[in-house]
This record gives sequence, structure tokens and C-alpha cells, in this order.
Amino acid sequence: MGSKKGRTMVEVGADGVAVITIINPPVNSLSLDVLQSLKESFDEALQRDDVKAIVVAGANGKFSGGFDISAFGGIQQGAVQQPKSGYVSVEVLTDTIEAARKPSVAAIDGLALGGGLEVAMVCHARISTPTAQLGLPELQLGLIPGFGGTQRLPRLVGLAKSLEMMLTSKPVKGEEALGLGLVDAVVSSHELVNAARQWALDILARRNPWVATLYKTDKIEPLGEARQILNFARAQTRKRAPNLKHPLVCIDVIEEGIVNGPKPALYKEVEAFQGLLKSDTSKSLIHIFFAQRGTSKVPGITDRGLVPRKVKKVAILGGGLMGSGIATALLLSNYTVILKEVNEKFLEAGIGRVKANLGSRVKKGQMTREKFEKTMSLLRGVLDFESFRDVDMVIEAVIENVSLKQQIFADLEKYCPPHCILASNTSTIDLNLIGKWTKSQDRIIGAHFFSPAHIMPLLEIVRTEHTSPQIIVDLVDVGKKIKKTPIIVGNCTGFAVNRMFFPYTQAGLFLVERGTDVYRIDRAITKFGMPMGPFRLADLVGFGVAIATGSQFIENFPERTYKSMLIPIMQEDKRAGESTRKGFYLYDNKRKANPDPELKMYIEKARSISGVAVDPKFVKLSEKDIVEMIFFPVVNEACRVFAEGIAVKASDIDIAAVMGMGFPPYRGGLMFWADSLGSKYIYSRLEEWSNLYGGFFKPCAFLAERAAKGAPLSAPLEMGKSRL
Ligand SMILES: C[C@H](O)CC(=O)SCCNC(=O)CCNC(=O)[C@H](O)C(C)(C)COP(=O)(O)OP(=O)(O)OC[C@H]1O[C@@H](n2cnc3c(N)ncnc32)[C@H](O)[C@@H]1OP(=O)(O)O
Repeated sequence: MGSKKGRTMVEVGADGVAVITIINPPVNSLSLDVLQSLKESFDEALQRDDVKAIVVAGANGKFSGGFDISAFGGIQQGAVQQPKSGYVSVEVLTDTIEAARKPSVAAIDGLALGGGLEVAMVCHARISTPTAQLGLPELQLGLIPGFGGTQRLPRLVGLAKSLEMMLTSKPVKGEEALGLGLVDAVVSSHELVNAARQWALDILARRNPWVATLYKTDKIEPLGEARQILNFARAQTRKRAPNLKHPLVCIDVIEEGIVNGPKPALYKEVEAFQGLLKSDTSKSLIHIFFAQRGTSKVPGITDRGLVPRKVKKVAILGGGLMGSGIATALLLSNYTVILKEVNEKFLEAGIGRVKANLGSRVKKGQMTREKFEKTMSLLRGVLDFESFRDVDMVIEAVIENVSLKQQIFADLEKYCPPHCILASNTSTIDLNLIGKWTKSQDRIIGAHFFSPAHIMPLLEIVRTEHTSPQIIVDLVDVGKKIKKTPIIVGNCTGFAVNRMFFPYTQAGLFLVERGTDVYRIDRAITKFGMPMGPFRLADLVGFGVAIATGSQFIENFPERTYKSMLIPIMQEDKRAGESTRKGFYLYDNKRKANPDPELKMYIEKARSISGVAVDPKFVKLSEKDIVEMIFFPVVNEACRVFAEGIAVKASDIDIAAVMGMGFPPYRGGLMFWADSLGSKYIYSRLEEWSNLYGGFFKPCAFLAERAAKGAPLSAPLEMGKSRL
């Protein structure tokens, strides 16, 4: 027998209250061992004559983060034996705890998520702290609540609110939970367990109600109204997430409880849960959950026991779109920020942008006026380097000009203290080149944000062969503090995300020149699950940027660049994308994109420059073929990024694709999705296209090798092959 994963503990006080504590660090997840132990603890408490009432709590200030997600993999593969269907939900939670002759109260601090909240909801009352987070985020994992949550949450907070909580996976905090009726009282952390004990005794004395949540009816709407709410939620879900089935399954299970009663619905819930656990969607989303947490674990860097140093004051060079966005992100996490510009006018504009970013939060009610003023007071604008003498980190965010950046880094070395992290937000330029005139190569690092920097969740941290591990660990820590998911990548043109984006646009241009309709391509790609197809994206980014970054790629990877003149021709005609209100689409006042019949003219011109003719096969290309011809070149590039050691793990590429490109998480990220199709298949298609249409499609050596072995693309590289 392997060692047990977590347990519960029972302590009986002189007041006759048994406190059952869930202990399974770090988040007290409900492993099968914890659940078994919970059942035994309850059996003990219910049998003992000296126990009158029960409190359930979690160790170390966290109630429970829910079912143990790391056990799902084993269950999916059949390697872990599960208890029989309905055992936990019905036999343990409903028939043992909720139906007990002794009252129980949940004492909730920290987290009560998923199965954690479901355990709390079978108790006869709940007390929480104001900061506790309560929610059912199972849908985020492609699942539905499986321990009765679909039945009990609606009965506590009403149908509409419970649907919102489940469909968005968003938790509520203590005070809101109190207002909703999800908890019965809110008290401070140090009073929590005693308040829960007293509440339990008061239930016993009938001073507080003894509620079996499953049979509560006062919050559920009458059948007709309930059906309306459910149908509305169905329609919205179909519109918002047309590729996902599990939200609809969730709504069906909730409806079952309203129509046929909650007890039979508990069995339907379990059955649906187990079915969904086998789905590709849940496998993909669970993969993403762990991949996201794995990005900050880099062998040789984060396993050395280095402690991140404290970064308090950060200087940013350049108050343009990127610089002001980065400043906003830092300010929002209470960093002191110095913004440097070259003249008063630019400085004022930069500070104005930060103000506007924060101001829009005030408008949306996400920030109080007072907090806004306080946050703005952390920002100081400057025109020279004098105040750089005590900064802990600098982020350079000026235009992409090599000699300008070289000069700046030489200056930084002079003015900044020796411990200061010297970061550049460049998206394409080699960091070694940027730091060429300094002796500080070991503290130069890339901090590549995505626009808008205060909103996009990804931060590419670029290390060179000189960057010291301490500097990397420091920047990862700052990244996490400003709520970004950091991925650590090697130094090259375009790093991970832009290297993948490049063939995305290029493949689109290739198809269009051969006769596939621009709008059909974008539609097929958005149907696949991308937020935007390649052409709508090019409009958003703007043709100026697209051409500038494109030229970096042409220079560095000429053999695999598809050279189309379509974008430059349009740019010349003052169509430069959304900012000029014309690009591949026409834009109205409300930023709505409409097809433009004039586009044909430009396409014909580009076609004749490339010397290609319309091919009827491409005019009628199926949606599946469009998706594959756009994404297989992207997979091919991702394989290079992996094989070159630019990304350390395939799962980092998955996160880069999901958070940097908007690749649908329910497909598990780019490499995970590619593996679901198989390396052989992808290789054979690219090989076929490469023979027909040239080097742009040529499968790389890594892909060829994996295909020949029938090996997954995501399998780790052999040791020692990585460049870094
Ligand atoms: C039958 C039931 O209905 C089914 C379920 O309950 S499904 C599970 C529902 N619960 C969830 O989805 C919650 C998932 N967890 C989270 O959202 C977040 O981890 C959290 C809000 C709990 C904590 O966030 P945060 O403090 O940022 O820490 P985070 O890095 O995410 O997690 C800390 C560690 O706990 C692990 N962890 C978190 N929740 C876990 C869970 N439910 N099971 C197993 N491990 C979990 C993480 O993998 C991470 O491990 P690591 O340190 O080895 O990387």
C-alpha cells in the first residue's frame, strides 16, 4: 500500500462539540483518502456519546480546494479504483452527514471550492470569514459538481445566482455569500471555530434552524419560471461556448432536480460527472490546470532553493502603449513606479494613459475613487536617470530600435544600483545585442508583456545564456505578484508566442492567394475556438507592426517564410487595419467589423505579384482543411521552439498558446491538441503540402523524428539536447 494522501482529525471538546479538521496540504484537497477518513471521523463522532454536535474545518486557514484534481488522471486511465457510483455523494454526504441526528456546521476560512463547498453545503449551517472564497469552479475543468453541488447551491442561493456561479466558475467572498444565504454568519478568522461550535450547539437547542439543504424549497423558483431561467441560460451558453457540452449537461442536471426531485438528481449528477471525466474537454482542461502551475518550475533554475529578492521600486522607460500598460499592471499590485520619457509632452501622454487605464476600472466599479488616487500616488514621471539610483528593477519599453536600446542599457548600467534587474520588453530583438555595450549581461532579462499589458495574463520571461538564475527567480516572483502567468523561454527572434503567431498569419495569406475567402478562413478559425482569425487579428495589431515583426522573421527564417505582398499593398493604400478603420474588414463607429468587397482588388494584385493562380480546390476548401492548413504550420514552428530548447516543456508551449494567442484551453493547448491528432498525421499532411507548395510547409526534423517513432510531440526531449 502506498502512503496515504491526506486525512481528517477529530477533536472533541468539553462542550461536546467534535471538530473534524481536513488536513491535506497545500489546499486540503479531497483525495479518496481524505474522503474515506472524513467518513470515519463522522462515524466516530456520530457514535460517541460525548459528542453532541460537529464542526467541520480545514487546517491552516483553508477549508478545502475541492476534489483532488491530481487523482483525476488516474481515474481517467482506470489506474485508480473509485468507490462505487454515488458512494460519496449519496451514502457519505447525504445519508450520513446531512441526515445525521447530530447537527454539523462548516467553519470556512480561505477556500471552499468545488467538493470543498459541497461538503460545507451538506452541513446544517455555514460560518465563514469575510475573505473566504466560496465557489463551484468544476466547469472550468470540463466537469460539473459531483458531490451534490448542482442540487444544493440552487437551493441555497436561488437558480439564477447558482447558474451564474457554476457557469462562470467564479467564487464569491464571505460577505456576498452571507447576503446570498450561502453562509449563515461571517466572523473573523480567530473567532471562526468557536463561533461554529456555538452555532452547532444552538442548532441542537433549537435556537438556530436545523436545515437539510437538499430539501430546502424557499429559494427555488416555481417550475414555469425555473424552466424559463434554465432555457435562457442554455441559449446563452450555446452562444458563448458553442464547442462545449458540459455546461449544458450541468443545466440538465439542475433541471432534473427541479422536475423530479433532488435525490434522484444526485444519481444523475454522479453519472453525468463520470461521463464528463472521460471527455476530451475535461482531459484538456485538467492538463491546462497543471500546465499553468508548472510554468514557473524550471529545472536548474527554480529548484536551487533561491529566494526571490524583494522588488519595491520599478522604473519603466517609455510611456507608450506597452510602457503605460506595464506601469498600470505594477501599480495595481502596489509597486512604486517611475515612468521615464524623453520630453514633457510624451511624459504627460504616458501618465495620461496610465490614468485612463486605472480610470476605466473606476468607471466599471472595480476600483474606488480613493483607491484610484492612492494608486496614482505611487507613480512618478521623470525625464532623466537621476531617480534610477535606488530602483530594484527597470523595464525598458521603447520602440524596437537596436542602437537606441543599446544606448539605454549602457546608461542603465551607469545609473542603476548593481543589484537592479535590467529587463527589456522587446518582442523580437536579441537580448545579447541589446546588452552588447554593458558588463551586466548576467542581470539582463526579457520581460515580454502582451498588449494590453495590464490585462493580458501572460508574461514571457526571456533568459539568455548569461542571465543569472537569481534574476530569473526575481522576475518570476514579480510576474506572479502582478497576477501574470510567467513562462520562461530562451532568447531568439520572436521567442515562443510570436514565433507561433507568424505562421498563423502566413498560412492565412497563402490560402487567400490561392482562392480561399478571407472571411471563410476567419470564420472557420473562430469556430475552432480562436478569439479571432488571422485577418481580424492582423487588423487589430495593425499592419505597421505586422510588417515590422514580419521583416524580422523574413530575415531570420527566410527558408520558411511565405512571401506575400498583400499586407504591404494594402498598407500603401492607407489601409492599415482597425486603427485606420479599414484593413481586411471595414470598421464602423462601434468597432464592428464588416466584410469589404473592395478587398478582392488587393488580393488579385498580390496574387499576380506572387505569380499564383486561383485553385478551385482552395476555393472550396473544407473547414477542417482550413484549420489544418493554418494550424499545422503553427505546430511545426512550436516543434522547433521546443526542439531548440526555447521552451523548456511542451506544456509551456500549451500555456503560451492559450494565454498568448487565445488558443482554446478546452483543446488543451497547441501541443496537447496536436498529440490528439497524432504526430504521424500532422507530419504526413505537412509533407504532402510541402511537396506541392514549397518550404513554408516543410516539416522540421523534430516532427519528422517523432512521426517516424510514432511518438507524441509533447514527450520530453532526450537529456542534454536542450540549448540552455
Ligand atoms: C466532485 C467535485 O465536485 C469535483 C471537484 O471538486 S473538482 C475541483 C474543484 N476545485 C478547483 O477547481 C480548485 C482548483 N484550484 C484552484 O483554483 C487554485 O489552486 C486555488 C484557488 C485553490 C489556490 O490558488 P493559489 O493559491 O494561486 O495556488 P495554486 O498554485 O493554484 O495551488 C497550490 C498548489 O495546490 C494544488 N492544488 C490546488 N487545488 C487543487 C486540487 N483541487 N487538487 C489537487 N491539487 C490542487 C496546485 O496544483 C498547486 O500545486 P503545486 O504547488 O504543486 O503546483
